[in-house]
Parts: sequence; structure tokens; C-alpha cells
Amino acid sequence: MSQGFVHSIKVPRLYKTAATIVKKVAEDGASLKQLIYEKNHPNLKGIYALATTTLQHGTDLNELIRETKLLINEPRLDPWLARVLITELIWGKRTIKGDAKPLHTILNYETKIRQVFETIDQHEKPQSTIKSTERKPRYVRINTLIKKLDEAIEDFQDEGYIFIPRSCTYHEYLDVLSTLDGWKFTQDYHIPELLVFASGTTFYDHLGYKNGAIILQDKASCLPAYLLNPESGSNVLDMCAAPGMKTTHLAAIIDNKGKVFSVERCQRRYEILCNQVSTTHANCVETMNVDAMTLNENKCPDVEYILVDPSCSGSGMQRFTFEGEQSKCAPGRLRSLQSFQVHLLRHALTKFSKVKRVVYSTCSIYPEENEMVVDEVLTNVGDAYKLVPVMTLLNDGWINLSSNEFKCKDNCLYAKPEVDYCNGFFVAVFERNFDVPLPEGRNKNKGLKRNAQDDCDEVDIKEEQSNDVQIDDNGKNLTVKVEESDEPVKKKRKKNKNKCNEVITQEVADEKLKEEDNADVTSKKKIKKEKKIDKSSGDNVDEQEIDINSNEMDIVSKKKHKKKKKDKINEEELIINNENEIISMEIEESNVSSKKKKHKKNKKDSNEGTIIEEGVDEDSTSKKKHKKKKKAKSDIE
Ligand SMILES: C[S@@+](CC[C@H](N)C(=O)[O-])C[C@H]1O[C@@H](n2cnc3c(N)ncnc32)[C@H](O)[C@@H]1O
Repeated sequence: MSQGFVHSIKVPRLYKTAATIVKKVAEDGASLKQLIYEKNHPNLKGIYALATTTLQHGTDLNELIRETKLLINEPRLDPWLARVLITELIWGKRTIKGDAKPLHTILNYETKIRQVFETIDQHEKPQSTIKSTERKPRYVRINTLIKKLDEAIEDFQDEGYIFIPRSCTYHEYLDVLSTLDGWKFTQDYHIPELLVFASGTTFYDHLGYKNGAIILQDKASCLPAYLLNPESGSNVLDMCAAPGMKTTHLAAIIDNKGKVFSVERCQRRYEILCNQVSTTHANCVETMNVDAMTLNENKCPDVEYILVDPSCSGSGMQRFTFEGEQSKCAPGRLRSLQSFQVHLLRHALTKFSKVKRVVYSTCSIYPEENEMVVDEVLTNVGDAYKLVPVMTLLNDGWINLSSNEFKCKDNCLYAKPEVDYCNGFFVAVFERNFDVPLPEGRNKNKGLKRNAQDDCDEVDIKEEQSNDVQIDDNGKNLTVKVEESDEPVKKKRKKNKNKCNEVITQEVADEKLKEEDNADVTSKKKIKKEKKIDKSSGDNVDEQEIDINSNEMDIVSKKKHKKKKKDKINEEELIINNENEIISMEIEESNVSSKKKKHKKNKKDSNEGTIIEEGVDEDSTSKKKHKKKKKAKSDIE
């Protein structure tokens, strides 16, 4: 630990509070006024002025930060606080007083900032406010396993919401969304059970949310299950299931008739999945804590529909940040993700002889994880599958499609936040041609060295990114990560270590297949769990890249030592994503076990549900809040 930096001088509360408010307004579309009045601060006027000015100069601030490379060179500096301080320096009092470290950092850049400011001023850039299109509406999926859609709409009307009937065309619908405010709500143009409320509408205290009747799920995340559209009574496989948003959507689509095999490799996320399944009364779901690459027809018989929604870069989730440009995904990481995605999708397409339709989705906007994955797999499967043009499935009501430059042409869809008012997303729909036999041979995994820890990490990073976007202004059990947004990915991954630690190669997968064919499934699961826990206590994985090479092994063992130390002092921070409705929770070991108990209890008493976003025990909440406060405090200092 660095000895030179003393965490004693606090950032003035005015700046700290303004930064928190700006963040919430920019990312979540929360109401500025409401947030201001919530704050019990002697200088409300000052905060209001500072926050509004910061928001008004969003574009200029982005440019100033980019040109000065401020956040690149100062990764510990909270970006929101930086914006507030620059605002004070340029448009406010023109000076900042105080001895806290972030203030000094900004002052060190003052000359540079002013120089850049001169140039952007000369260009007479328009000073923008946060555009309404940058605010994501609040999507509420009605869980039709618990409540009928028309009843839900009526209930909301009884609560005072004003229903705008479903639009006739997609363009008309987008117009409605652009003006959706206050108490208005409407029905999604494509997905009937999805209702859309004004940005910032909160439901964390809503009874329906608590009892699983309503699910806060972004439209993008609803598209895969909607497009897979399994028939009631059929068997469905969700290969990458946690935290279970799409699994439970699938269960609702088949009306709990048939079966959803819901597979999650990471144990920590598996527990969350089980909780979500139980809360939402998705009784047709059979959860499996295994690697999807080990699945076959014996384990998941008669599967006709498969959803492949693998870990990805999460680049589609970053739009709602204030950042003008996205943080780029390292090429190595992207390659590794792509290779993993290809293997998983190919497995889905080739190992289940009865499958009719497979949907592949990512919340990435990189062609490397989308068109390029689809193209590669299409080459492997030949004519045994064809892509269904998504445009026809959506009755011509979509705007952004995959690129014609690829083999998959414009058959797949992209959701674009600035157009579709939802997260960035990609979906491809494959349909089986039973006239052509499936290609023979193994799904070779040579060079594929992803492990369960990687998956937990990948998702966590994505979730953290999306969490920055999704924080609810009501904030129940949500973490406002003011200080950490620019923390390097490497560090975040370190934080999110958990029990899963299983290197998956083809050899391992094959061995598992053999073993499992001979073993009773339940006892096998137990053994696996024990194995994982054993490994996690001694092992560790490289935190930077998924492809571990021999040089990195040294680093790994050093990290082992560091991590052990760190683990003792750090509580585990768990961020759950439904890729859209995110919750950040700090979970202590005890919570994990109490969750397990809770899950068991829920199974017994299906009327009592725990809520995924809230999945923390009530009595531990205040403890966590305290810890959270402490952490935020020390970080900002
Ligand atoms: C994008 S998330 C899935 C989100 C989920 N479909 C939902 O809608 O709630 C990807 C998940 O796949 C899991 N995963 C990654 N590789 C896997 C594998 N080989 N087998 C099973 N699960 C895997 C990750 O741990 C992660 O939870």
C-alpha cells in the first residue's frame, strides 16, 4: 500500500453531494429537483446551481476530460466529482478551495483545462443538457405466471398511472417514448407483457415487485426469449442463465408447461438464479449448476429451443454513462470472449438433435462478439441451420440490423439505445433445417481456456458498468458507486473473486461427460460443488486476460498470496445484473449462506418470494449501508 497519501482531508460536502446528484440524473434520469430536496444540506441553492451547470455543460465537460486525458492519467479520480470541480473552475467560482486530494488533482490540470476550453469555446460548441433520448425508460415486465396482463394494467391505472394504449407502428411508439413523462405508461410495441414507464419511475417499494409479479427488465433483455418464442409444453434450454431474467421470461412464455433447463456455471450466480426462479414461481424450471459445454441430450432430453446468452464485453450497457466515448475492450479479451462464444453457440447448434430454434444474444455492440461469431458458426454448421430474418419476426418494426458486410447479412438485430430507448443488444435467430444432417465431430475447444471465475468476473464487470447506469434514485439496497467508475478493470476483477474456479478445456469437458454418464446426477452436483469450493480456497486465476500463458503463472501465484490477504479484509461485493435492472449488493459470507437457507425456505413456501434486486437480508442491510458509507468515504478521500 502507498505510504505517501494521507486519507484525512475530506472533499467539501458541496462538491461531493453535487457529484452524487449529477451522476444519478445523468445515468438514471432521476429528477434533479427531487434529489436536491432529499438532501438535507445547508447550501441547497449552491448544490442546485452547481449540479445544473454541470449537467448543462455535459458535452463540453466530456471534451475537456477527453482532451486533457484527465481520467486516463488519474484513474482514481471520480469522474463525476471531476466534472463538478471543472464546472466550478470554468463556469462557477472560477477557483476551488480546499486541500483534499481530488481538488489538488484538478488544480494541477487547471492550465491544460483552460487551454482546451479556449479551443472548444472558439468552436462555439452548443452546450447541451442531457438529451431525453439518453434517458432510459423504466421497463416493467409483467410476470404472467403470477398476474394477468390486463389486471396489471388496471392496477397501475388504479394507482394513478395514465395508460397510453399500444402504438400502431414502431415509429409512432418511439415518438410516444420520447415524450413519456410523469405518470404516463404504455405497452411495448413488440412484447405485450412489457410495460414502459417514464424514466426514473421507481418500483422498488411496489408490492408487485416484492412478490415477483412485476420484474424490472430492460426491453433488450426481453427480446431473446420473445424471439425464441418456445411453444407451451416444449423443453427449452437456457445455457447461460443467471441471474435468471430470461429463464423466468421463458417459463412465463411456456406458461410453466414443459420444462426450462436453466444452466449456470458460476456457483455464486447460480444461487441468485435459484432465488429468482423461486420468487417468480417459475415452477417448470430445472436449475443446473454445471458448465453448459458438458450438456448433452441425456442430461437435457427433448430440447427443442435453446437460448445462448453468454458472457460478453457488455459494451452495449455503457451508453447511459455520461462518458462521451466508450471505454474500449482490450483486443485480447475480446478475442477470448469471441472464442468462448463461438464454442458455446456451436455446442448448442450441434449437440441437440431435436432442437428447432436457437437464439444467440449478447449485450455487446462489437461485431467481434456478434456478426463474427454468427458467421463462424454458420460456416461450421453448413445448411443444417439458417438465420431467420429478425425483421420479419418483428413485423418489419425494427430499425438497426446486423451489417450486410458479413455472411449473416442483415438478418440479426441490434438494439441501439439512442434509437430504441433500451440497452445496446444483439440477437440472432437460428432455425434448424431437418433435411440436412447435423455436422459430425467434436466441438473442438483447443485454445479455449475460460474458467468459471472468468465468467463471474466478466459478468461482474459488465454488471458494474451497467450498474453505473441503472442505479435507482430510490436507492433501496443499491450501491451508488461514485468513486469507482474509472477504476481499472483489472482491479475490479480482483475484487470480484469468488468460489468458481474451473478451467474448461475440451478434455475436461469430455471427462466430465463420461463421468456424469455413470454417476447419479444429484451426488455428482454435490461432488462438483465441493470440488469448486476446495479449489477456490487454494487456487486463483489470472485477473487480466482469460488466456493464461506460462509467463503469467508467476503473477498468478503472487496474486494468490495477495488475494488471500485481501479476502480476509474485503467483504465480497456482489452485483447482480439482469443486464438492465441491476443491483449492487455487498454480501458477506453469512449472507450467502442465509440466502441458501432462504432459497430452501422459498422452495417450501412458494408464496414467499425474495426479490432479486433486494436479495439481501433485511437485518444485514443496515450493516452493509454502514460499510458502504465507510467505503465510499475512504474512496472519495
Ligand atoms: C450474460 S449472463 C446471462 C444473463 C441471463 N441470461 C439473464 O438474462 O439473466 C452470462 C452468464 O453465463 C454464465 N456462463 C458463462 N459460461 C458458462 C458456461 N460455460 N456454462 C454455464 N454458464 C455459463 C455466466 O456465469 C453468466 O452468469
